[in-house]
Amino acid sequence: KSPNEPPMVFHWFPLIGSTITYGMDPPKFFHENRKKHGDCFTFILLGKKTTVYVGPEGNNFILNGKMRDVNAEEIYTVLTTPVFGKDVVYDCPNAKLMEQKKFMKIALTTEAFRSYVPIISDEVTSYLKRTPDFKGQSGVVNICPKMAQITIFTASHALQGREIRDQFDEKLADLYHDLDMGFSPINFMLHWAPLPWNNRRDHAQRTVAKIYMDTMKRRRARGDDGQKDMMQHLMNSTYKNGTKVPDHEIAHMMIALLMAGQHSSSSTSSWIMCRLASRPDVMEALYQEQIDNLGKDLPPLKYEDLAKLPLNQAIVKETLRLHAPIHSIMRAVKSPMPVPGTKYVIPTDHVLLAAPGVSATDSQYFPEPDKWEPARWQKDHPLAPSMVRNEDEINEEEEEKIDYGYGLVSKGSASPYLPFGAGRHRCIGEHFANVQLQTITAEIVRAFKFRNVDGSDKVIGTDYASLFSRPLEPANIYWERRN
Ligand code: HEM
Ligand SMILES: N#Cc1ccc(COc2ccc(/C=C/c3ccc(C(F)(F)[C@](O)(Cn4cnnn4)c4ccc(F)cc4F)nc3)cc2)cc1
Repeated sequence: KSPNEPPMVFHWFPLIGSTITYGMDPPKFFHENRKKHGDCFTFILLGKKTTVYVGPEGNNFILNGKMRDVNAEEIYTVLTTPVFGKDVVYDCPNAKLMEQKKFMKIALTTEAFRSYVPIISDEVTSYLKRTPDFKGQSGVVNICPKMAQITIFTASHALQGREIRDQFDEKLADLYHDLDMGFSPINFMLHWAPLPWNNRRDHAQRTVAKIYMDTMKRRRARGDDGQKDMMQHLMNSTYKNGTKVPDHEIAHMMIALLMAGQHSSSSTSSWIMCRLASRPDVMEALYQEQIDNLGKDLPPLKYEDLAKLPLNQAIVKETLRLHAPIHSIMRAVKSPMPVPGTKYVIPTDHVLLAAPGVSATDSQYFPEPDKWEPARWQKDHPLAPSMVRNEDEINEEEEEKIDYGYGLVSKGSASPYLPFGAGRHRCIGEHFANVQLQTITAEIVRAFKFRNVDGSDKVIGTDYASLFSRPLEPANIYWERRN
């Protein structure tokens, strides 16, 4: 133990350490140990000394860490590269990832979102028509698999284009499932193991990548670049060193985007539905908001309509405050890191763990933090976030911005609310996710009234065992068709 390491969480066994207590309920683990040791403490995760540093200062220390001090790819590559494929995201130098994020972001334009809203609306309404679980006037449904279906169709159609979506249809489900099996925290440790699911994952990765590469060959042969979809943009992208993006890298980035879009949105949309069932009053207020702002005949949703529905937007914001899909952000320590204002120096054999969800549920910033109250994001609401420095800071409008090579991003250095991360590795899918989730929510509100099966305002527990925290299953909801 180096002289000035942060306090160590007590544990009985060397290798297991606190893995189980943390893994079962990370927010509880963070909260309890923050009370005991303060914002910065170390625990053993699968034999690795893992230093947690929470609160706005901790978020800033880790997410805005310098490249010589912190490193993401060393930790994540074992998990992501077998699923996405080689030479992309965490299987390449960070400078290359920054260029790849620039390419991906170019395709995620407002113009593209304008076309996505009707696509997402149609996918939702046609799914609700054809799925047997929503037949009749009312019933009970386990909502998570339904939201996974809705998000895979909307994410693949919008992010990948109709041509890819249609090719995948039947095969997508199985291939996607096999890819998905590889995307689990167990693979942080056992990625190398020739386990049956890892072989299926590798076969699925190769098959899906081939479908993308064959599609690119066909498009070049036809000389058609009419699609203007993500793949087209990537095919027309060139690295700063002058080389065009190779086809296998394009295919692998497409898989990465599909996985990102799918897991984050599937988990978040499931939480939105569970929360709406616990608050039928909010679901009615959403319906009324659409009538008040879009007209009582509720015309087909368009992109511009989303900005006219502030409560609908606040649903996503408040759900991500309590249910961020990524509860732990990890970095390897590359040089000893002194913690400002303390005598601690974090050594290079530690892993850093940022947990922005801790400050997002801290009563110092959010009154009654565990209450899901979307209206708190509206001005002057009694539960509105208390001033950190100023209101806009929480909404990142006024925040200090910096460009790492893929456009200006807020440093978020003092914000207690960072569901999309901050700094160099900050999310580029925030805008797409908001369009997708707000459109799905608005369509569901038009179709149904929800409530809990037992009529209570309870909300189901969280499953932290997968990579993206999501509702424990089955999450049954009573639904009733609106006429
Ligand atoms: C509710 C939806 C989403 C949430 C909450 C979310 C959250 C995050 C977070 C916390 C990070 C930072 C990870 C880290 O610092 O280690 C991140 C990075 C990223 N996300 Fe998302 N994300 C969402 C949707 C998406 C979507 C839809 C896409 C793609 C279309 C996407 C693509 C990415 C990419 C490319 C990165 C960059 C990773 C890096 O630079 O290391 N995300 N996201
Ligand atoms: N016993 C036990 C036991 C012990 C421990 C545990 C649980 O411990 C942990 C610890 C850490 C974590 C981290 C989550 C994590 C990190 C990175 C990624 C990602 F890289 F994949 C992503 O950011 C995802 N992403 C971004 N935006 N949308 N999606 C991404 C980036 C770019 C990209 F292009 C595609 C991407 F999709 N995904 C998830 C999860 C669980 C359970 C049980």
